[in-house]
Amino acid sequence: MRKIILAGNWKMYKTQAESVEFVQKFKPEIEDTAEGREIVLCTPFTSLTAMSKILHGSKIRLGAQNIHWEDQGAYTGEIAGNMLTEIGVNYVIIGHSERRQYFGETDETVNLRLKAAQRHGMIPILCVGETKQQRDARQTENVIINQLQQDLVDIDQNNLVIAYEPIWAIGTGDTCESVEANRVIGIIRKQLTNQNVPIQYGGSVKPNNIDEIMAQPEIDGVLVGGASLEADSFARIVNYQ
Ligand SMILES: O=C[C@H](O)COP(=O)(O)O
Repeated sequence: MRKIILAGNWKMYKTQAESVEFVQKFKPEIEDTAEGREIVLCTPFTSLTAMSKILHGSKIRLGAQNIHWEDQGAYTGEIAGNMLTEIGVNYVIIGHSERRQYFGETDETVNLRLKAAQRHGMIPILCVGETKQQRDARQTENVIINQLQQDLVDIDQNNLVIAYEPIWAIGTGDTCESVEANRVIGIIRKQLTNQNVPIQYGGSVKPNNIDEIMAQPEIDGVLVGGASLEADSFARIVNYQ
């Protein structure tokens, strides 16, 4: 049976105080969330320590947004696996399109970061997805298969989450039709040796489209940006019908 994972990616939003304030409001709103739904908050590095403390004993898991592939070294501005695990980080987002687009992330470095996350006992959330131009040129399938083939070399599929995030749907309000997201996620699943890898959809997920998205049989959860920043909005998402 596949796990349902509902993750918020806060990107470069929220100070430590704002992160704690969110949790204080959010916790009571998820008291009655259905069993079997894993809720994850992927916060900025600066919030992780405070979040770990305030989330202790709750059903919310903690995620980071990057990890370096080396365990230590002269890599200014990077973060190592043991720095995250010492705080109690469980998940780490890797290969998000914003990192591929703005920070030179390649499939090779994505693969190295995935290995580092698993080596340190964290569950990586691997993001894949096509641009609008690639979709219009009917290259979606090829682009995704190509990313997976390179990103997943020697990766343990027993400790992995994949997020299908069509780049054109991120932060645009232009959600991928849920049936289409389901189709692409089905294609992703065919590339995997482990059919139980949870595969999320990400891209303009909101309280008003979550029910339809989660009704799709291939979709095992969501990776939410903008709509995870407000406690009420993210609570509505994790409490989908
Ligand atoms: O990681 C999350 C995605 O980039 C989706 O962001 P969004 O929900 O703001 O479109």
